[in-house]
This record gives sequence, structure tokens and C-alpha cells, in this order.
Amino acid sequence: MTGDSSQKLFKVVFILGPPGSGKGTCCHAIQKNHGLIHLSAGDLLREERQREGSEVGALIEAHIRNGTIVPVEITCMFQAMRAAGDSAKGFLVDGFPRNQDNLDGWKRQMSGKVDEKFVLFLTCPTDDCIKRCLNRGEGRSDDNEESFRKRIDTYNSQTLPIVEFYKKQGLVREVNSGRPIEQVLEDVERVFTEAGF
Ligand SMILES: Nc1ncnc2c1ncn2[C@@H]1O[C@H](COP(=O)(O)OP(=O)(O)O)[C@@H](O)[C@H]1O
Ligand SMILES: Nc1ccn([C@H]2C[C@H](O)[C@@H](COP(=O)(O)OP(=O)(O)O)O2)c(=O)n1
Ligand SMILES: [Mg+2]
Repeated sequence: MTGDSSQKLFKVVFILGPPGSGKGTCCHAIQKNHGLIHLSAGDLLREERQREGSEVGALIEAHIRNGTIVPVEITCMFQAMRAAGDSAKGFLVDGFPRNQDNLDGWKRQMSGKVDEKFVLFLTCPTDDCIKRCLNRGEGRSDDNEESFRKRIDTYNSQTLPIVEFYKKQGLVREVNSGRPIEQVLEDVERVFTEAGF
């Protein structure tokens, strides 16, 4: 056997779905119940954008407004997972991998280090998603109609193929999130229970 067998694998669940589909909301509920750590790629990027002296803040903001995806070298999820320590039971990786570049970077860094449990795929009609984003009330620079349209285009052209990639591996668990939150969370909870969480 080669490699360090004492190294603990990071247990990971990916959360994907269109903007406003409820990824963050579901992660919030699930992390409380299951002792998992929620890592939102978007939150991490917004944090870096706000960090004084950040050399990539302006670049991140341009991507966020344009609804395009920041290069994976900047969106370093591995760093955040390592920083969280290995006491975590697992990670909810929210909004990542969102395109082929994200996926390639993830594989380069994480191969042999992660146990990918499944992808929670939230589906929600675009009309509901836009209403939710416009009413989110977090003052985000991309929660306006123009940025939303660009984000949804990026989602359809770049993120859905990633969902397909995981579907082929039998890893996708789909939940219709275009329903009242109690119903969504009931189904999400069931998916986690079935996966042994
Ligand atoms: N099932 C739901 N029904 C109605 N509103 C919801 C539902 N799920 C989430 N929301 C609301 O929609 C907005 C977007 O949710 P959020 O979890 O931030 O989505 P995402 O992370 O996918 O963009 C938030 O204001 C949230 O409170
Ligand atoms: N993997 C990621 C995730 C988000 N981003 C950027 C581009 C996205 O439009 C914004 C916002 O992402 P976030 O996941 O917070 O947005 P939603 O929760 O889907 O509304 O951040 C990215 O470049 N790469
Ligand atoms: Mg979110």
C-alpha cells in the first residue's frame, strides 16, 4: 500500500442549484442537525472581496456582478476545509463546483483526500428564483434583475453540465425546492438520513 492511510478523508456533500433555489437556507438547517460544516463558495469569495489589501477583490466583484465564475485558483475550497480542522463530521460544499474549471481544480487538489457522498441538487422554477433573489434583503450587488439573468445563463450553460457529470456517477439526489420551505427541508433531511448522516 502506498500513501498515508492515517489521513482522514474529508466527507463532502455538494449543494448545487440555480441562484435563489435555497442552497444556503438548506445548508443552514442541515449543518445544525448533523454537525456538518457549511462552506459556501460565494460567501468565501465575498469575504475575500471585503478583505483589506486583497489583490483579487476587484476581480471577484467583477465576476459576481457579471454572473461569471471566478477562476478556481482563487476559490480555494481546500484551504477552507483544512482551516476548519478535522474534527468536522463532514462538509456541505455550497455552490461548488460550478463549472468545468472548478471541477478540474477540485480534482487536482482533492483527489485521494475526499469521500464524495452525493450532490444535493435543488430544482426551482426561474420565476421563483428571481423573486427570492430580489427579496433576499442581503444588499448583494448581484441581486438585481440584470445580474440575475447573467447568473441564470451561466448556471444553465456551465453548472448543469457538472450536475450531469455527477448524475452519470449515480451521485445526484434531486429535491424540488420550489415549494414551502418545510416541505423542502423534510425531503432534504430524508436524503441525508438515507445517505447515513
Ligand atoms: N422554499 C423556499 N420558499 C420561499 N423562500 C425561500 C425558500 N428557500 C429559501 N428561500 C428564501 O429565498 C432566498 C434565497 O435563498 P438562499 O438559501 O440564499 O438561496 P441560494 O443560496 O440558492 O441562492 C432567501 O431569502 C431565502 O430565505
Ligand atoms: N464556485 C463559485 C461560487 C460562486 N462564485 C461567484 C459567482 C456567483 O454568481 C457569485 C455568488 O455565488 P453564490 O453561491 O453566493 O450565489 P447563490 O447562492 O447561488 O445566489 O459568486 C464563483 O465565482 N464560483
Ligand atoms: Mg447561496
